[in-house]
Amino acid sequence: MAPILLNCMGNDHEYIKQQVQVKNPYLDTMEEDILYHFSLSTKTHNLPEMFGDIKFVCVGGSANRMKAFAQFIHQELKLPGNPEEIRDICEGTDRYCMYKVGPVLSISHGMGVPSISIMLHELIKLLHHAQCRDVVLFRLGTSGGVGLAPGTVVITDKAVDYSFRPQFEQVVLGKVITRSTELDEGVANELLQCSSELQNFPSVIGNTMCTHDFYEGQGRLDGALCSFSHEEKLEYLRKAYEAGVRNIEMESTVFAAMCRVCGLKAAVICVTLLNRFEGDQITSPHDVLVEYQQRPQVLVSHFIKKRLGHIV
Ligand SMILES: O=P(O)(O)O[C@H]1O[C@H](CO)[C@@H](O)[C@H]1O
Ligand SMILES: O=c1cc[nH]c(=O)[nH]1
Repeated sequence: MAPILLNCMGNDHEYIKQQVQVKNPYLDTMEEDILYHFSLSTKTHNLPEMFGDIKFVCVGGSANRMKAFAQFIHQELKLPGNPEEIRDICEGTDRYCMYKVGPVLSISHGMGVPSISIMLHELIKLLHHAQCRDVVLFRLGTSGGVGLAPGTVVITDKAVDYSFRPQFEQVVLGKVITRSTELDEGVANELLQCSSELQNFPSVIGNTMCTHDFYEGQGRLDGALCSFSHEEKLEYLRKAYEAGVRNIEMESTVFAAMCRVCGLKAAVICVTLLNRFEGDQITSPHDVLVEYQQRPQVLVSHFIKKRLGHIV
């Protein structure tokens, strides 16, 4: 049966269950597909054998965090072997790191939309070439909180842009294409349920604003450039809060949009490192920040263990 193509807003729900869809007719005509930034290729690697059993893909900005997550999930799933010895599948490149732990893939994506978007093109092609089915993607990140105490885990309802619109704009051949950033409601609710089963686990569902910059783009007063007042900053954050925004980060809209167009269920889970109404600098001690960053990992590990029947 011919694949059902989604339109560019990706709102054809019929399709979502099964295989990972690439939306590029040219791929089928290529003799070899080199996933350059992963240092993998359809000719030199048996992708179905290496990755065909993947069910959960977890991505996050930092290479060290995603290695730590791979080691953590290895222990949580009680898999054989030494978690200290897991190998970076992308060791042939230093762009991204990638670890496979049973049915879980853990990958770093760097900072910002361009970096994660390159990674996602190659990841989605990888899952497609490997004939993966029923895969769920999670972004495990850090963020600035909007009216929330530091350490709160935000499960994203809608990923929104700088004007609080649930959309991502991509420039293609000099024209702007707009894609929906709607995430999977069922997965978000399942994550919220998981969070209620964990002890002392502050979490909320809310909108996540994605910006193209950490400083001016997020209304910080402490960058090298600043052209607005303290009052103007607070006014923008107040408007964001009224629009349902509870945290700010830098990848969620393109992550949501690309997953949606390709029929992948996806969720964004980011811990807040500070409350942006109270400041801009991240002042918590290193050990506190490390513990905060583990919170999305703990939540997603609980979700995965439940899905795999390790917890009833
Ligand atoms: O913690 P990660 O996943 O890197 O995400 C957040 O942290 C970075 C900024 O410090 C941005 O990439 C932002 O989205
Ligand atoms: O304030 C913050 C903290 C982490 N990541 C962001 O993008 N912003």
